[in-house]
Amino acid sequence: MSDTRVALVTGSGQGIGRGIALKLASDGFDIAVADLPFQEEKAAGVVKEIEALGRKAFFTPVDVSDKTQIEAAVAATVDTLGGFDVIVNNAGIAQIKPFLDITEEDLDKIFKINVNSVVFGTQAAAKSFIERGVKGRIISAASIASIKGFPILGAYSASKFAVRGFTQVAAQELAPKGITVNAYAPGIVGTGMWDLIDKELSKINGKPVGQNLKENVDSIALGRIETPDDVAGVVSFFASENADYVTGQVLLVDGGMLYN
Ligand SMILES: NC(=O)C1=CN([C@@H]2O[C@H](COP(=O)(O)OP(=O)(O)OC[C@H]3O[C@@H](n4cnc5c(N)ncnc54)[C@H](O)[C@@H]3O)[C@@H](O)[C@H]2O)C=CC1
Ligand SMILES: CC(=O)C(C)=O
Repeated sequence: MSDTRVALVTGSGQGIGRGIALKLASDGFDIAVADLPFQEEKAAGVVKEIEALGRKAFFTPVDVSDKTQIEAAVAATVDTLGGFDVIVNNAGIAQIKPFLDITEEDLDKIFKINVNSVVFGTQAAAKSFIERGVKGRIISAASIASIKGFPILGAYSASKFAVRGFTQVAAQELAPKGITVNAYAPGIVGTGMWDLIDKELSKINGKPVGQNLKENVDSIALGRIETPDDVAGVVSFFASENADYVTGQVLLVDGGMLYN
């Protein structure tokens, strides 16, 4: 890794991405906070929190489903922060629908945001690492739904299975360059994404709002909902020297829901 350690975290205006950005900043990284343009105000808040930790940060607006925009975000990171060592392909969306109702538009949208983004982010980061001789780290958002398919999350589960498969491939192709590729697989994290899943499940199964979330949290062995900090600890590990010999892995961080 270069002397200046720099990470680009997508979807870091809120939720898990924000938690990862703050954790990596506390580990000593300068951070490119990447998110959709409409998240500018929230992202500016994250930038301030990072600066308060004594690190540099800036907001780079990006739609991760667009290859050109990801490449531009990587270039802006190198230009603005003077290096680039880690990409966290975190941004993603959920869709809550019985699979019989999934449309072509649904599939195109979720695969562009959850899968194309990981492929393009990995390509852009790897090209930059190779060009600059950096043994960088590529870390992507999978899910418990990348290991087991979840009913009513059909398109989402398929997209996260794709992230897991691609992580294994990219790890093998990039290993000769000393670049590692891994993914984190959270369970039930208390963010805007689960607010949406709970609300939409209620409409489908008639349970009161909050009930679907409660039932899922009740199934967690460690007995509490997951926080962005829980996820950030695993990303911090993947980005650290402690993970020098780890590649192609999808690490469950779910409090005890699935077991491998
Ligand atoms: N919340 C949960 O329980 C779990 C979440 N995950 C994954 O973790 C990642 C983060 O999820 P959360 O923080 O919970 O979601 P969230 O909905 O709270 O935040 C997602 C962030 O990604 C950004 N984003 C969405 N589409 C984008 C695009 N096209 N370009 C750039 N940014 C975009 C949003 O603006 C937002 O800031 C996702 O990939 C999700 O699938 C995985 C397992 C569980
Ligand atoms: C399973 C999963 O990824 C969520 C968002 O719950």
